[in-house]
Amino acid sequence: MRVHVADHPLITHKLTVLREKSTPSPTFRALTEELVTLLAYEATREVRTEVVTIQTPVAETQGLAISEPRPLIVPILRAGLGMLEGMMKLVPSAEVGFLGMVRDEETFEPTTYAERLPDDLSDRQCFVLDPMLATGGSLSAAIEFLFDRGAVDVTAICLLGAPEGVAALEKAVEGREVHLVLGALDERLNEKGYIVPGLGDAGDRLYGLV
Ligand SMILES: O=P(O)(O)OC[C@H]1O[C@H](OP(=O)(O)OP(=O)(O)O)[C@H](O)[C@@H]1O
Ligand SMILES: O=c1cc[nH]c(=O)[nH]1
Ligand SMILES: [Mg+2]
Repeated sequence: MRVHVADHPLITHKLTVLREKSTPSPTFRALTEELVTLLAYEATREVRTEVVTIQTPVAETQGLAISEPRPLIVPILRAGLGMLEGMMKLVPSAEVGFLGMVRDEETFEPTTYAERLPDDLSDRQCFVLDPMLATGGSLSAAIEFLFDRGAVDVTAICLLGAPEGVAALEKAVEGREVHLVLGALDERLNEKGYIVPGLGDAGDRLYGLV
């Protein structure tokens, strides 16, 4: 698994405001969207393209276009939904599949409660969105789900990751082509499985308590 941790003052600045507990939901949502767009720039570095010939007002020239089949973006509900618009801004031609997952806050076991994805992902470049990589259970299960549909090319974008989650994901996807892009790699998990220093519960901060 290739891991890229962002190193840019704009990303760190936006993450700092996101982490602050007094930041209200509307600002949190706007920052999440902006951060994804910045991270997506790195995550799409190897997006598949093809050479196309176009006509400028001055001359014929060759350029690149995102090739078919279009990239597939997979936000993990609920919190991953907050990252979707930011990603779509950068890759507006992408298609979107959905995975609904929730982790048990006692056992940390993830459960999949919703799925809307193509049956065959063997020729798709998949971009999974989830703000938090904590124990790694949810993201590992999500990527396994994509592998079961034939996916061979998966990039995950997370705002924050814990070392424990990165290690768990690395083990879960061993030997497969997975790329992980993180906004920051935090210190650790606490006893409740929350990322430290983290930002709290991303789903709750985006959408409120349920
Ligand atoms: O790495 P893990 O230990 O599995 O934890 C991370 C998961 O927890 C959060 O989702 P949550 O289960 O809170 O669901 P929500 O998005 O509906 O709030 C987060 O968005 C990840 O999906
Ligand atoms: O810190 C954490 C861990 C899991 N899920 C979250 O939303 N935040
Ligand atoms: Mg949550």
